[in-house]
Amino acid sequence: MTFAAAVTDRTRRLQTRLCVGLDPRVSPYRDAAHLRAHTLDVLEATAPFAACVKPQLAFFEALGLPGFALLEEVCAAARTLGLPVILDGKRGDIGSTAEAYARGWLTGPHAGDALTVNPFLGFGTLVPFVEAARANGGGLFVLVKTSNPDQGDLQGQGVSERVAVEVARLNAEEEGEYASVGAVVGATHAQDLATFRALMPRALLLLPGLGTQGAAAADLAPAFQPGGTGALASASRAVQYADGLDVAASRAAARRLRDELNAVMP
Ligand SMILES: O=c1ccn([C@@H]2O[C@H](COP(=O)(O)O)[C@@H](O)[C@H]2O)c(=O)[nH]1
Repeated sequence: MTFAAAVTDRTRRLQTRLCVGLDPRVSPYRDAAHLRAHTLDVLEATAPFAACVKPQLAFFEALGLPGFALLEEVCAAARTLGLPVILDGKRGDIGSTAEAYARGWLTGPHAGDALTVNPFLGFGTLVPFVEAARANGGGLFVLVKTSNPDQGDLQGQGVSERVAVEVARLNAEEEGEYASVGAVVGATHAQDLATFRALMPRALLLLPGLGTQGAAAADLAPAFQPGGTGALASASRAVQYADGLDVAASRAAARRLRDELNAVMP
């Protein structure tokens, strides 16, 4: 089953559109073993309420080799729990380097089921990622409109809309309910969600910014298709560190966010 089909199937079966972000910071932990155990505990405790999990590569890379080992463990544990994995790496480069990124993150030893990619170098540089995703049943999330307040410096002036049109063009080359190329649209842009939903009807939308960045589940309904599929609302700190390192609080936060999203589904 492709990533898009698997995550949509899980959404329907478990009635959840929540993506749990894993961004393990160094500071709250006694040592690397503590960080590892807490990260895996949060994953397991929140899995019943999650449609997918999104490790942020920056936090794993920052740990060096133990970080890569932990990432492999996270991916393996997620697979055991039936959770599709989105690696948030925002990769993008000239074609030959993009090929290496695509090989590494979509097919290599640390591969996820999907990867976030950056289109800043031009649409042609997305091709190696698209080919790797299609060949392996993987998924991509192209940065269309990011959640941060200063995204408009470069993403304004219709740029996000142009990227969205390219995502839709790529999706038209594929069959299936949702295609392999999705889009990142910040949950913080509630007023724009309907526009991007309409521009990319067959793209899965990844909506980061739920919780700590100020986005509320109640405002996200326009990102979803009728029936409540087609988007994944993502929260990292608000789940992982809902109350310090209390794993029960992480579980409760994931359950609450799942329920808040379900309450507003079209
Ligand atoms: O537009 C974007 C794209 C990605 N992110 C990433 O999501 C999480 C958000 O963390 P929170 O703790 O839920 O704020 C983080 O890994 C970002 O790199 C994003 O925030 N916005």
